Amino acid sequence: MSRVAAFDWTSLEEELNGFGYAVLPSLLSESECREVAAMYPDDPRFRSHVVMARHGYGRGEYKYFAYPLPDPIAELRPELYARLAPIANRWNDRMRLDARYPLEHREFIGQCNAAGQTRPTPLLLQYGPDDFNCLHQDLYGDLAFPLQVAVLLSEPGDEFTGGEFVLTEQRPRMQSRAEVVPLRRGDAVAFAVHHRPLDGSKGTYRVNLRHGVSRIRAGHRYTLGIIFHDAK
Ligand SMILES: O=C(O)CCC(=O)C(=O)O
Ligand SMILES: [Fe+2]
Repeated sequence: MSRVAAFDWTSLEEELNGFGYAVLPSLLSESECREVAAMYPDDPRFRSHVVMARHGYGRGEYKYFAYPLPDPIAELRPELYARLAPIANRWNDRMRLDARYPLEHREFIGQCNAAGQTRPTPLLLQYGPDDFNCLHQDLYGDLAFPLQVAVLLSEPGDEFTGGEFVLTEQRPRMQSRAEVVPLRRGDAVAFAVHHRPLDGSKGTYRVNLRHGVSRIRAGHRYTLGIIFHDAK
């Protein structure tokens, strides 16, 4: 059984339905976290480099991987997708959104390519002291898979302090509410990219989510981001 299949996806779906996110503890081992973070300086692995302050995205930097993706990202992206696609389809049904997602990632990437979205979106983020990531949504074109995954690659309290993963959600005509997601090194968080369904007294409505990272107080923090749609 793959490491992704070993999780209890019934309870992960319940958490996603309840809160818009779910934690997959120890998705990566300590040595895998070190190996992936150590890829950061190796430019031939990446297609582009973004300095966040230059775009008003926060402070810190990230790089998008080039194809072919290295392991364990190449392995995890389709395996996670296969588990998340049925959940995404149930969400869209509840939110009365038309899009439905094929159960195989290869097929979904074919749809992205046909829509002109051909550039890989998995990314590696690097933060140092005083860096942060402003609340945002990772939308890169008309086609957007509704869930994404981020894996914390550094150990909180040891390699860095501060730098918490934050999610906010806004119900129609209401003020935003924030959640801080406690993560250890190797833990992954699956979360809504844009919307999630929430049952209210007048039926199901769409809640708007954003994610970001609070200020790093000390040390260095690396994250692996796994986004399932490709970019224009
Ligand atoms: O560094 C983080 O935890 C957030 C990364 C992020 O924005 C992403 O993976 O899309
Ligand atoms: Fe993001």
